[in-house]
Amino acid sequence: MQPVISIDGLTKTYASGHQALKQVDLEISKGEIFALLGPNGAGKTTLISTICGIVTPSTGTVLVDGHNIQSDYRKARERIGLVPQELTTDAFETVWATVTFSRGLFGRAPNPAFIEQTLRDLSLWDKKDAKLMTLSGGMKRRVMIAKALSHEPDILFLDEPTAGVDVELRRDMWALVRGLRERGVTIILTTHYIEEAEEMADRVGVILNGELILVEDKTKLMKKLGKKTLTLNLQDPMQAVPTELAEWKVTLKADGNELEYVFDANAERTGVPSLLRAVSDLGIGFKDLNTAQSSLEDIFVSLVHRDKPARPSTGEGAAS
Ligand SMILES: Nc1ncnc2c1ncn2[C@@H]1O[C@H](COP(=O)(O)OP(=O)(O)OP(=O)(O)O)[C@@H](O)[C@H]1O
Repeated sequence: MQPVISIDGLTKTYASGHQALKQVDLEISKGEIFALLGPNGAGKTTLISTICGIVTPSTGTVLVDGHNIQSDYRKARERIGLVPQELTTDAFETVWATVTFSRGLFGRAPNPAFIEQTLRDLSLWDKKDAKLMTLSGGMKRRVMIAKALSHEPDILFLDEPTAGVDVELRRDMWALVRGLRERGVTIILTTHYIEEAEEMADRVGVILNGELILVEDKTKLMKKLGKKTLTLNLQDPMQAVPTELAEWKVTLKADGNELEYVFDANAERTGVPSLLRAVSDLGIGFKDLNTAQSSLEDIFVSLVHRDKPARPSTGEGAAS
């Protein structure tokens, strides 16, 4: 499939001398949800600002639907809607006026029916005449999205869409993003909430110190790097791991009530059947057992600290 965004050899060194992007190559297909993950200061905002033509690259090119963001800025930029990290809204304007104005900035003919639909989709319709300063932070964030969508872009950038928003709004945001994707909009979001990438993305890119260290299909990534954890809920608590189980490197958890074994789910021999046999031979009774896949967060932690092994997940959900 023809990529909707092609990034080739992109670097950015700020005037301060700080190299924020190092030789980034990336292609994004039409209709995908791409999550750019990375810790604070990794270069996420610099990358999307460069793709959107707000930051000038030091080297490299960005094509948006075939248009060069530098030399063919207008054509490239009109395909893009950008929801920046900072809430920048005009306090005294009404929701309706600010969103309509944004559409006009892109030279598009007025289309009140489209603006109405956008506001309705974002549950903003009953606030259309409200002044922005009277809205809650979550509502303002929705207005930012409405503004970004007002000129009917087919690529939407969301820079930390759910930073500081409550759980309910976060879920709403996810539903909204999925709805947009169903309408064929390509979505690129930056986040350091692993949960967000795990929940929504088709592909994940991990950026660290300005370097795109990994781009992978989300499910493949989880399969490739994912460890699984087997937990046995013991009938009787144990003081110490029996020496007979040493070769599996099991650990005791929950005050000796659980025996935990971390294994590579993709290995030819996981060690699970032999461990269970050994447990049974030792007469260790267990009430229940369960396995859990490591979360994207565990994978991320193991990538960022490559020398350290992935921390097994308990399946209780990733941190946010
Ligand atoms: N205008 C600028 N001048 C100089 N350095 C900058 C500028 N903008 C960003 N940087 C630096 O470039 C690096 C990458 O910043 P960037 O904002 O792209 O990171 P980020 O991954 O988006 O971080 P966060 O998650 O905190 O938003 C940081 O070290 C930052 O201090």
